[in-house]
Order: sequence, then C-alpha cells, then structure tokens
Amino acid sequence: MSAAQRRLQVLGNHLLASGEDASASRPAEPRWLERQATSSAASSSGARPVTSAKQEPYSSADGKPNSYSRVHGAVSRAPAVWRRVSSLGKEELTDVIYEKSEEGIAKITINRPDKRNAFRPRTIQELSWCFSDARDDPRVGVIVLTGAGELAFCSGGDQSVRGKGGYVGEDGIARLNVLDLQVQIRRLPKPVVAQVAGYAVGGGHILHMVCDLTIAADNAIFGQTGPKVGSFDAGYGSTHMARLVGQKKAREMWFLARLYDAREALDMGLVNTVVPLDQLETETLVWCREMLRNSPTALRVLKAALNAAEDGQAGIQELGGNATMLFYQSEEGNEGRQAYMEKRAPDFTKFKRLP
Ligand SMILES: CC(C)(COP(=O)(O)OP(=O)(O)OC[C@H]1O[C@@H](n2cnc3c(N)ncnc32)[C@H](O)[C@@H]1OP(=O)(O)O)[C@@H](O)C(=O)NCCC(=O)NCCSC(=O)CCC(=O)c1ccccc1C(=O)O
Repeated sequence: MSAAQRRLQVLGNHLLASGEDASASRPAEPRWLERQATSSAASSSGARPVTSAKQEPYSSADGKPNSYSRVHGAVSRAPAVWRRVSSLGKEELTDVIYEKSEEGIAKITINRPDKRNAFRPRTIQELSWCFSDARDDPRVGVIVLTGAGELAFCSGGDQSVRGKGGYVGEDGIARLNVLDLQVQIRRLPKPVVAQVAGYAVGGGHILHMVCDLTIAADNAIFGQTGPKVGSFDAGYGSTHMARLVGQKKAREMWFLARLYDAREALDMGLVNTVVPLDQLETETLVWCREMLRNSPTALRVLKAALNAAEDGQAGIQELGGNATMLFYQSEEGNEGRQAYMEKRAPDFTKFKRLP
C-alpha cells in the first residue's frame, strides 16, 4: 500500500469513527450486530454501506493508537451518579423521574411502567417541564429520554383517558399536548437521546423518532399502532419517519401497523445502534459523554442546521436564532449596541469583511 493510500485509509477511518478508543474494552456483540456494523446499516434510508476495509477507527495505519486517540482517550464506561429532582417549581413529579448527573447529563424517565409507560396529559406536562429545565440549566449538555423498566420505552397515548378530541386530564380538557412536546424536543438546542428498552409504539414511537439519537436494547420493539386503535400522526410521526426510513417503509409502517424488532429498526435507519439490554444504560452514557466533550455550540448549530433542511421557515428561524446568538457575542455585534447606548454612530469600519 502506498503512503497516499495509507493516509486515505486513516482519513476514512476518522470519518467512520464509532467514537471509541481502540484499547477500550467492548462487550461482545451478537453476530447480527457485527454484521449490521459492517454491511447494511441504514441501507433503506439511503446511507452508503460502511466500507469493508476493517481497521480500528482510532488507530493509525500501523495499528498503534492515532494522535486523536492519544490526546482524547476513551470516555468512561462507569455508571453515572444521578441526583434526583423530585419537584419543579411547586409541582411534584408523579409521572416522570427526573435526574441529573454532575458531568452534565439530564435523564428523564417516563414512569408509568404498569401501563407500559403510556402517557396522559399530566405525563406530557411533566416531560415538558423537565425538558425546559434541562434546556435552561447551563450545566446540562445532553438529555436522555427513557422509560421505566425493561418492558417499554413508551406505549403512546393512554387509551383509557382518550376522549373526544384528545386525551383528558384532571381538568377535564381534551388535549393532544404530545404534539407540543415533539416540537420542544426538536427545537431544544442540546442533543436529546432516546434510550429504548422494550416497546416504543404509537405516540411512544414518535417520541423516539423526534429525539436526535436512539440507542436501542436488543429487546426493543418498534411500530405505529395508530391505525389499529383509530389514531394517526400526520405530522412528524409520518413525515419525519419517511425521512428516516424512506417513503415505502414509512407507508408500510403506518398502513400495516406491524411491529419491528431492534435488528429491523437498525436496518431501516430508525435507530443508531443496538446493544444487549444489560449494556443499554452504559452505552447511552458513552454516547452522551462523547458528545459532552465536543463543542456545545458546534452541536447546537448542527442540530439547527439539520432541522432547517427539513423544517422550512421554522427551521430557518431556529438556525437564524443561533446566528444572532453568536453575533451578539462578537465585538462587531456589541459595537452596535454600545453605540446606541452611548448615543453615537456605530463604527463598523474596524471589522474585516472576510472573503
Ligand atoms: C405495548 C403493548 C404491545 C405491550 O403488550 P404487553 O407487554 O402484552 O402488555 P399489556 O398487557 O398489553 O399491557 C400492560 C398494561 O398496560 C396497559 N397499556 C399498555 N399500553 C397502553 C396504552 N397505550 N394505553 C392504556 N393502557 C395501556 C394495558 O392495558 C395493560 O393494562 P392492564 O390493566 O394490565 O390490562 C400493548 O400494551 C399495546 O399494544 N398497547 C397499546 C399501544 C397503543 O395502541 N398505543 C396507542 C397508540 S395511538 C397514540 O399513541 C396516539 C397518541 C397521541 O397523543 C397523538 C395523537 C395525535 C397525533 C399524534 C399523537 C402522537 O402521539 O404523536
């Protein structure tokens, strides 16, 4: 192999990096998981299959740790130390467990396991408060959404409180407030990771889809049940799904309302990775920790940009807001404000026009 070919291979491996140091110990993966990693990942979403050149992504062509891995090393696989937040404002959290770790992870758990974590209006309200708190807390860099227990992430809207026009809370008002929560997650300027064990179906499936990343356990089951119970989501639930899995598969998922196992979900590009159930929390923490050591502004603007490509004017508004936020932190932006406050004309001549 020529020097140029070796450099290309190293560069390729950078781009394909799974984010682990070569020396880090990995749990043994089921054979089909290994196969997914090297061949058909996201095939139906249009992504190109991973190259067959097999080299540890964080090693140089000579097999030794490359400079990136020497500088950064692997993130810890140690359990997180969680501090529980049991109330927000004057409100006790009843349907949701909200926790934070010192390292900057917020974990929000739908806590109705005897209903397979189906949501009622109160559940959505509490989720929204927690997401809002995690957004505003400058120590939080990434947010995990999950469900209590191993049987379900979320089974969608609680059919026992479904009334005419929506789901009915203690105030007697019928609401579809999960739609507002979807938008909140989509617009939240920090990565949101769905950690899925068991069923993610109906509105619960949509919640995982609107999260930025999904880490699935090998017992996870995905699908839309709406057409079986007289419901549908003609918003993100269908259009965002089509962007994830493609038009044909999205129509299949909705029209037949079948359920799919974790392997099928990985094949479809519905989830980012599948791990053994007992590794689910650890793997989620690893992904969170890798994001936490990257530039928060880079992640924030990237999320806004990826949204903007799909969300039309609302997406541009979000991306534009980030540009303004950055501009306000610059000397040039501040010169305008300062001049106004000092009742003088601003002097923008000192700021270079970059090519
Ligand atoms: C999830 C199952 C496949 C799990 O099956 P299994 O493990 O055998 O457990 P079960 O014995 O069935 O369930 C245990 C227990 O939980 C109750 N339960 C489970 N899910 C729900 C639910 N969604 N609502 C109410 N109760 C639920 C179940 O009845 C059992 O109780 P017992 O008292 O012990 O009998 C299976 O449970 C299942 O299929 N569940 C239903 C899944 C479903 O159809 N969900 C609703 C889909 S529709 C929806 O979510 C719309 C939501 C919405 O608000 C919306 C509206 C408009 C636009 C968008 C949206 C949106 O969400 O995006």
